[in-house]
Amino acid sequence: MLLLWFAVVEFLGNVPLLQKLPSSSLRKIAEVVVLKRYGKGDFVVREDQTWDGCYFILEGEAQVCEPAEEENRSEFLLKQYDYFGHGISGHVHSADIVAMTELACLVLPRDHCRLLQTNSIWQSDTAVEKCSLVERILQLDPLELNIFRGITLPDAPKFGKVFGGQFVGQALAAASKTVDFLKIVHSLHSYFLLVGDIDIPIIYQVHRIRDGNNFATRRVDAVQKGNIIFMLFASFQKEQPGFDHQESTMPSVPDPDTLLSLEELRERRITDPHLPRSYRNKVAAANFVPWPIEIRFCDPNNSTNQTTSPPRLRYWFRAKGTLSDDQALHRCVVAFASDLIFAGVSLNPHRRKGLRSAALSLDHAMWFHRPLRADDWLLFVTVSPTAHETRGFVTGEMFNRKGELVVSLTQECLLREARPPKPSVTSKL
Ligand SMILES: CCCCCC/C=C\CCCCCCCC(=O)SCCNC(=O)CCNC(=O)[C@H](O)C(C)(C)COP(=O)(O)OP(=O)(O)OC[C@H]1O[C@@H](n2cnc3c(N)ncnc32)[C@H](O)[C@@H]1OP(=O)(O)O
Repeated sequence: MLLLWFAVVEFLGNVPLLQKLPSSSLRKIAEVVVLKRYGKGDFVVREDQTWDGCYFILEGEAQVCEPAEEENRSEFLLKQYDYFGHGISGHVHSADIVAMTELACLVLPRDHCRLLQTNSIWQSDTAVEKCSLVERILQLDPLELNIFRGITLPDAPKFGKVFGGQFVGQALAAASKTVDFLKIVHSLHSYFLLVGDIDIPIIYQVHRIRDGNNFATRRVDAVQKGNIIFMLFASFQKEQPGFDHQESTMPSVPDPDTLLSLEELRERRITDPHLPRSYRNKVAAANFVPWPIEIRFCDPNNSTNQTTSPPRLRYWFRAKGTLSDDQALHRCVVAFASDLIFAGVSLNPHRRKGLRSAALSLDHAMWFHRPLRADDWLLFVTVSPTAHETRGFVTGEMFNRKGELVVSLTQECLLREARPPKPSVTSKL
């Protein structure tokens, strides 16, 4: 039977052991696995044989029969997507494995079993500590089938609570690891249900809603202390040739290399005599932790968080450092970055001296139209068409340097004027 490479990739994408691997390792595994077939009753491996590789059951069932003299001798069935053999763990088991039906296995030869080892979900060759900060933020520990753990790194952006973009990026990373690498996210919809605690891990539980020929759908629940604090739906699709048009045009803006970085802008603001002293002092006193995303605002802007400005903003952004070459990672990074300066645009016309306010992301949706690189400049053009009562609405378009529309986004956010803190109750005694 000729097994197409695409079918092998799809199959491997459903093997639980492999969901922790970077797509580059899975690509190599798909190239070197060998198909082996067995008739009913055939021995796949005898207890005294050494394993010649790692076996993945493609079709049929096999029985594991532990040696007769072993105490608590057990027999159990292995079925599609189960695996056994060399390279899975440090332990050596001796057991007969017998085909109970016609059986087909994909075998990863022993010489290639090192492909099963990895310390990062995004790449196998580089130690996690050497990766860029945003790639480390989007690093997850696979705990169980469909369950991942993410943490808030000390140097990650956080605003007294888990940053919304961290939820979107990490949840999308978890969903992506449960889909074969030929299917790439094309849309996501998410809700921020409760504020996240930066001091404890976040558990991401992925629900495999549907796997079709071309599309796959996932739901991810982010959990802390037993509560679902964030939910994401994501849809993935295989690349398919089709129609192409673009009505949106990239606005004419200065080249990012001619614009000030956030760090330079901050320095300018601290020393700019045209800005109110109170604002300059506030900027200087604020604890400035550099973000893992570089930002360059396109338009000269002297407005502050104490003055009104139009509900629109245009800026270039890119990940700091070089990212692993995995399109799934690049989309997670863009998802992460997209929540940094988005909701706040709907507050711009309402800012005034003395206003203490906050914009809190309520939901976030994205459509990825074309392949992109998050470590090259992308232009984010944002506008807030409306705000009413306590909710602001923002939309955005992202273009690459060639002017191609790569992502469209929408978000609704909670805009609240901060209430003065309640007076503390003091004892009258
Ligand atoms: C040089 C220039 C550089 C500029 C660079 C830009 C600089 C900074 C950019 C920073 C960008 C940061 C962007 C960050 C975006 C985010 O990450 S937001 C985080 C993600 N979103 C969330 O975490 C939201 C999670 N969801 C919720 O918390 C809840 O769902 C909800 C609060 C939205 C709704 O829950 P509900 O229970 O219905 O809430 P309420 O009862 O309405 O309110 C909750 C508590 O708030 C109190 N409250 C109500 N009104 C006010 C008010 N006006 N002021 C203060 N507090 C208020 C309310 O009493 C409740 O308190 P208690 O729970 O009763 O104590």
